[in-house]
Amino acid sequence: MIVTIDGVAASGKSSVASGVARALNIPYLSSGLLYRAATWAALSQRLPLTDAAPLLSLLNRWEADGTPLTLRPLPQGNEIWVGEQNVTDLLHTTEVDAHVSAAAQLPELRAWVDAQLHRISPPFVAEGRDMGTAVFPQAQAKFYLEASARVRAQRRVQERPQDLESVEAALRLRDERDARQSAPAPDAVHIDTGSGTLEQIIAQVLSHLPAPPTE
Ligand SMILES: Nc1ncnc2c1ncn2[C@@H]1O[C@H](COP(=O)(O)OP(=O)(O)OP(=O)(O)O)[C@@H](O)[C@H]1O
Ligand SMILES: Nc1ccn([C@@H]2O[C@H](COP(=O)(O)O)[C@@H](O)[C@H]2O)c(=O)n1
Repeated sequence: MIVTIDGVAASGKSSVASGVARALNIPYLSSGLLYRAATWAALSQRLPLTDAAPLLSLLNRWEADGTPLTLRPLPQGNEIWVGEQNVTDLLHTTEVDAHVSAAAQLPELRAWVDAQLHRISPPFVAEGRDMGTAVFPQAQAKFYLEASARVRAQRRVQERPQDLESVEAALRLRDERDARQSAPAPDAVHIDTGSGTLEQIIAQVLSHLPAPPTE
């Protein structure tokens, strides 16, 4: 089974995907983490984000050298490793937030991310922007998470102490820049995550899934 959870920035995709995946005892895949990792790689090597060629050549070189950039879909939280180095903690920074949408517009990078995800065998819950549309259109269940920019900013400032107004403005800007790949799948169930606790939203998603077969 493939379940997709797409939605706007900080709408709760990772938290909900992780909770649903744990309830189903299957992994979840964070596609955003792969875009963040590629962006971090470009920034750390001072590569342009307007041209995919140098970035793709870096990613291919790391793979050829035996230090590939890989997504580890662990149930407690996805991790990104470059060879034997865990770089996950470097990916949720204001700098990566500010540049990731530019990198995500590069079609060659989108194809690279999609290829990493397609290497993984179902079952899983996949979260991002285009999981239910471009990447796994065959998914058995699709969800689209929404919440007002204010609610999302209030939640984010509890994770990273920052000014509420500037966090809200940055979220709105990222939504705008990501709009091209973020259209909901026509068959997705829309859920406003501002209207319940995390546990209630996870239960709401689970209630739409087919019951597991009984013996
Ligand atoms: N229904 C909810 N009630 C309360 N807090 C929530 C709810 N859903 C998510 N949160 C909190 O909101 C914050 C953002 O959630 P999360 O990181 O899962 O969103 P995201 O969509 O994956 O973000 P991003 O797009 O930046 O990767 C987290 O602190 C999470 O615990
Ligand atoms: N399917 C996806 C997932 C993500 N992106 C881009 O990555 C950024 C970070 O994603 P988060 O889920 O961690 O917010 C996001 O702002 C998009 O630019 C994407 O394009 N497609």
